[in-house]
Amino acid sequence: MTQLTQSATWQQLATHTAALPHMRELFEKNDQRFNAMHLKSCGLLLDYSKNRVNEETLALLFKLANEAQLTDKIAGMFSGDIINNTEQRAVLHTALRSKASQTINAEGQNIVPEVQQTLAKMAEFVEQVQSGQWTGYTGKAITDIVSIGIGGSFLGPKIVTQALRPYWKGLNCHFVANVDATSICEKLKGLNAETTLFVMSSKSFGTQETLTNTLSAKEWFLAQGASQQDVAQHFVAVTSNVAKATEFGMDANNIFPMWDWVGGRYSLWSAIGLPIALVIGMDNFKELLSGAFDMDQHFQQAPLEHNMPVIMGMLSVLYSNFHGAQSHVILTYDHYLRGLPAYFQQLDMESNGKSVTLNGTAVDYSTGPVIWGGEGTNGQHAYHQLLHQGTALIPADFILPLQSHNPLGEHHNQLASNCFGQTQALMQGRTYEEALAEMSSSKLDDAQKQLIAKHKVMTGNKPSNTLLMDKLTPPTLGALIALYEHRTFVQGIIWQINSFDQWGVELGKVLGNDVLDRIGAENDAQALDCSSNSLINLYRQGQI
Ligand SMILES: O=P(O)(O)OC[C@H]1O[C@](O)(CO)[C@@H](O)[C@@H]1O
Repeated sequence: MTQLTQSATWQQLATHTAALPHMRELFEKNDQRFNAMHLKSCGLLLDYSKNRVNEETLALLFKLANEAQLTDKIAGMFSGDIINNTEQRAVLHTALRSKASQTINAEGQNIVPEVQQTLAKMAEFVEQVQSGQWTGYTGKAITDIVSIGIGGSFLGPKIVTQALRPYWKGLNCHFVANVDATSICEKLKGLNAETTLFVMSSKSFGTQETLTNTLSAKEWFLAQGASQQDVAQHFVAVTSNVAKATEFGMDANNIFPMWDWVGGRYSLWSAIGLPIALVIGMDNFKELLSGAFDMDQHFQQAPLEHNMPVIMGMLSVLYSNFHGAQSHVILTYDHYLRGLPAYFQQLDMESNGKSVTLNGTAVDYSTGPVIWGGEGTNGQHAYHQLLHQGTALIPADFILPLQSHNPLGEHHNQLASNCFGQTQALMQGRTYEEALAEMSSSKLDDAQKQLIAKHKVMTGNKPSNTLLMDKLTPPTLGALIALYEHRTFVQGIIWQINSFDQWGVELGKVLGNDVLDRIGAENDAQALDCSSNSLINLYRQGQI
C-alpha cells in the first residue's frame, strides 16, 4: 500500500463515507444545508449541498488536503517551481493572466514583460485585421480566420470562441484539427483566398496533423492564384519554434511566441488564444484573462474551506477514491457552452490520466475519472437515464447562466427548471412506496403495479454540483475555465501525480509516424505484431 492509502485520514474517510446517511435524509434534517454549502466568488456561485457530505466529511477532506500540503503546492505552482518534474518545467499558465506590475520568475527570469509584450503584439495585430488595415494579397480586408492546430492548440480557442458568440465583432472563424482531409476540405469550401487569414498554432511546430493541414492550406491558397510571396500576408503562426515557422514562409514579424512553461491544454490564455482575440476583440480577450486572474487570486487566497477549486477537487477525490466513481459528467445548460465538456475532458484526462506518483511509485488508488458530458436539456432525453437508474455512480456538474443572451418567451424558465429538476431528482430519487402511490388511481392490478413500481424506483443519493453565473460573459467564462484548471491541479496534488506531462499521448505520436513509414514502404509490413501487420497490408491494398 502507498503511504496515502495507509494514512489515518484516508482510512477514516473510508469508514466515514460508508456510514453516511442518504442525502435525502441529510436535507430533511437540515434546512440550512444550502446556506452552509454554497460559495460565491469571481462571478460564480457553487452549490455543493447535493453531495454525499456532511461537516465531518468535509473536515476529513480538508485534512487530507492539508496533509498533502496543498496550500504550499498552490504557492509553488504560482511562483514558478519546477512542478512538471518529468519535463523539468515550471507550470505558469497563470502568469499569462497576471498583471503587468507583477514579477513572476521562470528559471530565475521575470516572464511578465514578455507576456505583456506578446499581448501588445496581439492587440496591434487584432486591431489591424479587424479594422481592415491588414489586407489580403489583392487589397481586400480579411473576412475569415482559419485556425489550424490540435489538442491544446485547438480546443481552447474553439470552445471559447463558440462560447462567446454574442461578443463576435465581425470576423468569421473556422477551426481545423483533424488530419482527415475531409476536415480541411469542407472548411475551405466557400472561402475566398483573398480574404482568408490562416493562424497556425503549434507550440512545437512539429505536430504532424497541424503541419499537414497547414501545408494543404498553403497549397489551396497558392492554387487560388496567390504567389509564394503572398503567403506572409495570409499565414501567421503561434509557436515557440520561430526557425521552423520562418522556413515555412511566415514573416518573423507575424510569429507570436509560446513558452515551455505553458502546457498545451493550459494555453488558451497565451497567443494560442489569437483566434479568440481576432473574433471577440482584444478588450474582450483581456476580460477573459481578468476573470481567470480573479479565480487565480481566489485559489491562492481563500482558505481551503471556502475555496471553490479546492472543494470541487476534493469532492472529485471523494467519489473516485471512496465511492468507486469511474466517470464524471459535465452538463452545460447553455447552448453557447455546449463544447465545454470536451474542453474539460481534454484538460482533466490529459492531466490526471496517470498511474505512477511523482517519484515513480505505482498508485494503488484511482486517479482521473473519465470526463464526459453534453448540453442540457438534450441529454435528459438520452443518457440521463443511466445517471438516474444505472449501476454506476456518476457525479455531475450542472452549469447554468441565470440570464440568457437570447431571452425568448418561456425558453429560459424551462431550461432552468430542467436543470434544477434534474439535480433534485438525482439527489432524492423515488422510493418504491412513492412509485406505488403514484399509480394509486391506475386500473392495473396490484401485481402489475408492484412490478412497475420496482422499475420506477430511483435510488437517488446521486451527487451533483450546480454552478451558476449571472450571464455568460468573457470574465465569467475565464473564471469558470480557471476553476476547472485548478480543480484538476488539486486532484493531482492529492494523488501525488504529475498533472502536466502526457507521455501516453506522446507515444501515440511516435508509433503513428512509424506506421506511416511502413504504409509508404515498398514491401508488405512484417516486423510488427500480426494484427498491425495485417491491418497495414489491407490498407495498402485499399480493399478488404
Ligand atoms: O502545439 P503542438 O506542439 O502542435 O501540440 C499539440 C498538442 O499535442 C500534445 O502535445 C499531445 O497531443 C498536446 O498536449 C498539445 O496541446
